[in-house]
Parts: sequence; structure tokens; C-alpha cells
Amino acid sequence: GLHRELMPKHVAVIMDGNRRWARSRGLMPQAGYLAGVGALKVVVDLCRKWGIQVLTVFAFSSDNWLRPKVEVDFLMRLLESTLKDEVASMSRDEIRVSVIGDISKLPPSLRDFITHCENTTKNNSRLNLVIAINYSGKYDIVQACQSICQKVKDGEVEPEEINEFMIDNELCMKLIRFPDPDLLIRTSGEIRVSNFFLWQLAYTELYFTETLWPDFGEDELLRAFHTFQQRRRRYGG
Ligand SMILES: CC(C)CCOP(=O)(O)OP(=O)(O)O
Ligand SMILES: [Mg+2]
Repeated sequence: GLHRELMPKHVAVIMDGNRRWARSRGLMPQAGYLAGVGALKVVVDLCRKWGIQVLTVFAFSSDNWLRPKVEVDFLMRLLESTLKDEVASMSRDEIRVSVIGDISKLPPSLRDFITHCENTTKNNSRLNLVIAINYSGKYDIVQACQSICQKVKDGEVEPEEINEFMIDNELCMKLIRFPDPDLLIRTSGEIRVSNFFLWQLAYTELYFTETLWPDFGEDELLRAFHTFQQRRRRYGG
């Protein structure tokens, strides 16, 4: 069985396979995205119940802008409507919502509602839900370097003082200072990171499943937790 004290503190998820799920049922991609939101709600609720501290979900990557405009527009509207529909219940469930990624490129209404959600839920601490939107792992490291170089240029920091902790503190999670993911789950059989977290995955247990994201439910999540608990983590020791 699962031991609550051996649960991961920070779970990261790449929610992949929504369009293949739709296609296998003769449905439009949009139906896959909608089903994907349903799966996300189930996983958020289970993580809250199992006492997971941080759940980060890769909801839209910088590469996803390359998709057909009709799909990108639908995803943007779906992100906004989902946040609008769920912010009240997430507040009630003491879930803090944070968004990482470059939101300046998002539609203004979505960008503004993200800010509203973050402000409304910022004092909650039962579960930290981090939604990566227009996130790029490489850009995250680039912007951290830019910030540190500025500090060196301003004479605040000497090059030899730069260390892992300084970089940790400049990455996108700096404002919310969460631990790196203990477990990364990627669905749909793809075995790659796809420019999600890069630096933060240094010691993360990687879990891949053929299951398509809309079909990823309680059984699948608990199986991932069980696998995590069985893997002894050595941190290189
Ligand atoms: C936007 C993102 C969460 C969607 C993930 O599913 P997907 O559209 O990549 O689905 P496919 O891999 O089946 O095309
Ligand atoms: Mg995909």
C-alpha cells in the first residue's frame, strides 16, 4: 500500500495525448483538450487529498504556438474558462494557484484573469497548483542568467560567488520558492522532456506511461505514486 510519509512533495505532470485520445474516438482535438481538463481536476483533487505540497502541470508550452490557430485559440479560451469556473472551489479547497511561463504573450483577458487567480489564492497553502503556460525550460535558464549577469554588472555579485542556490533563486519558481519536483509523470508514451523543467529535474524520478492523459485517473496516479515509493532515491550516493 501507499505510505503517506513516503509520498512525493512536488509532482510535475506533462499532460500529453489529448488529441490522440480524441482521434481514437473519432472526435475533434478540442474534445481531447476538454477531456484533459476533466482529468486534471481529478488529479488536483487526489493530490490535495494525499497531501502533495506542489503539483505543477505543463498546460501549454512555447512550442504549442505552432499548432493550428483554431486549436491555439481554443486552448487559450479553455484555460481562461477553466480558471473562471474553478477559482471559487479552489479557494474553498485552500488551493494556491500560480502560473509560470511568459504570460505577456497570452490574450489580455487570460493574462488578467491569471493575475486575479494568483492574487485571490495566494494565502492558500493546502496544495500549491502551479500551471506552466507558455513555459520554456531553456528560456527559464536564460532569464535566470540575465538576472544574475545584471547583478554582476551592478557590482552586487562577483562571478566566483555564483552557485546553484543563486541560480535556483532566479528561476521562474523564485517567487514561490518550491522544492524541485520529486516525481515527473508524462503520459501518452512519449519519453522526452520537451523543454519543460530542465534545471529543476536534476534528481527527479521520471515516470512514463502509455496511458493517454484523458484516461489518466486515480488508478494510474496511485500506480505512479507506488512506483515512486518503490524506487530508492540515492541522489548519486
Ligand atoms: C496543450 C497540451 C496540454 C496538450 C497535450 O496533448 P496533445 O495535444 O499534445 O495531444 P497529442 O500528443 O495526442 O497530439
Ligand atoms: Mg502531444
